[in-house]
Amino acid sequence: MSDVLDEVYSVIYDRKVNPKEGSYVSSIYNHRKGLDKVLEKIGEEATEVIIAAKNGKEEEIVSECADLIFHTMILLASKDIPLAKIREEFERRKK
Ligand SMILES: N=c1c2ncn([C@@H]3O[C@H](COP(=O)(O)OP(=O)(O)OP(=O)(O)O)[C@@H](O)[C@H]3O)c2ncn1[C@@H]1O[C@H](COP(=O)(O)O)[C@@H](O)[C@H]1O
Repeated sequence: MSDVLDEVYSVIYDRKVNPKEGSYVSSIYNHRKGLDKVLEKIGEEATEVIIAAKNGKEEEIVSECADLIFHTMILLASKDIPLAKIREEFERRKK
């Protein structure tokens, strides 16, 4: 059964293989910095999660965590790693 994360991942992957005008995801994939652009975004978003956790309200923490997960999915798609691999990893870690 697919959920919203699968749906968003699927759009992200499509933006990688079929770049779209005006698309944020395509702009990351086609950035002159290459892979470094998404790595930079992940670093920024992780910092924003930390700041939100220290000072923010629940809504802000949720929003920053969503940004971090979104950019992590862009990284996974860039490496052709399906979201299912992450699910499998969590299954494997279950005690
Ligand atoms: N879930 C998201 C999503 N979350 C966050 N963002 C974008 O990620 C960026 C977050 O970066 P920042 O918070 O640093 O804000 P910013 O200053 O605008 O970013 P930069 O200019 O520094 O890159 C913002 O531009 C947000 O709009 C997202 N953009 C797209 N999606 C999903 O991805 C799909 C494809 O989007 P497009 O590629 O734009 O068609 C959409 O249908 C959505 O489902």
